[in-house]
Amino acid sequence: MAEPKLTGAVHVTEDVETLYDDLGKALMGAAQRAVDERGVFHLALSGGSTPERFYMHLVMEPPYRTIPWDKTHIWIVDERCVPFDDDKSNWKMIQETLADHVPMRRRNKHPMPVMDAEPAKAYEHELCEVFACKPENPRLDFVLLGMGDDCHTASLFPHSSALRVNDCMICANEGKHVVPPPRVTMTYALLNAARELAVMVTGEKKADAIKRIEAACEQGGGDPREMPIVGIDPIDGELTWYMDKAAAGG
Ligand SMILES: O=C(O)[C@H](O)[C@@H](O)[C@H](O)[C@H](O)COP(=O)(O)O
Repeated sequence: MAEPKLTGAVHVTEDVETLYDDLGKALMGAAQRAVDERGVFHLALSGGSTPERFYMHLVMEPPYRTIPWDKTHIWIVDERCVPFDDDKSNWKMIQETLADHVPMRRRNKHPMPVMDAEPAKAYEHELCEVFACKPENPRLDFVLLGMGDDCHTASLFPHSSALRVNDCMICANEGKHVVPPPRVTMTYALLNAARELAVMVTGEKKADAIKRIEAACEQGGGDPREMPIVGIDPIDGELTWYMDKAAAGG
């Protein structure tokens, strides 16, 4: 099977189960390295429908029991501005599928306080406190991203204002270019500072988007305003695309 040529490494599997296994191993390796080197693992997770079964896989399958959850912080890449008990809440899904089922410290779970008056500022403050912020951006150890069929990632939607924000780590995003409800999202600055980023894309429905990105990459890049995912370009980290054969175009 020919792998799509994209910026970053590309890992294509026959089926989603194999994809979960390979991604799970990558996450486990990153966790172990982070704990060995720095004593703590900072993991940022996305919502959406694609990762739900992957999160359950991490909880159910024996090999992942060795993930050092007691030394892991879970952050959230983006959130919809709804209460945590709303079915549209990304945190609700992450909690129900993963965070509530692994032996983590409560204080290491970091939902975005989206119902507060200034959620972006509050979350940035929380990041700074936990990372004992130095002047530069904190470096998340492993970020799991998804991608919409319009090539958005996190809550960075085509032509939306958040794409132009480069002076903070977290920002609000709403308006005509944002799929409602309004969102709060990690910015490119924070995402691109991460040590490892994994983009998980599955299903035939995403194959056209992958083709568009591949065509843009062949012509030297692509415009993040049109395809926000191409703005994911780690400064000093690694980017890997994890996709099943269907998303890769069969
Ligand atoms: O809140 C969200 O919706 C996400 O964090 C978003 O960036 C998601 O990863 C993509 O929209 C893909 O969503 P699906 O997995 O549902 O296709």
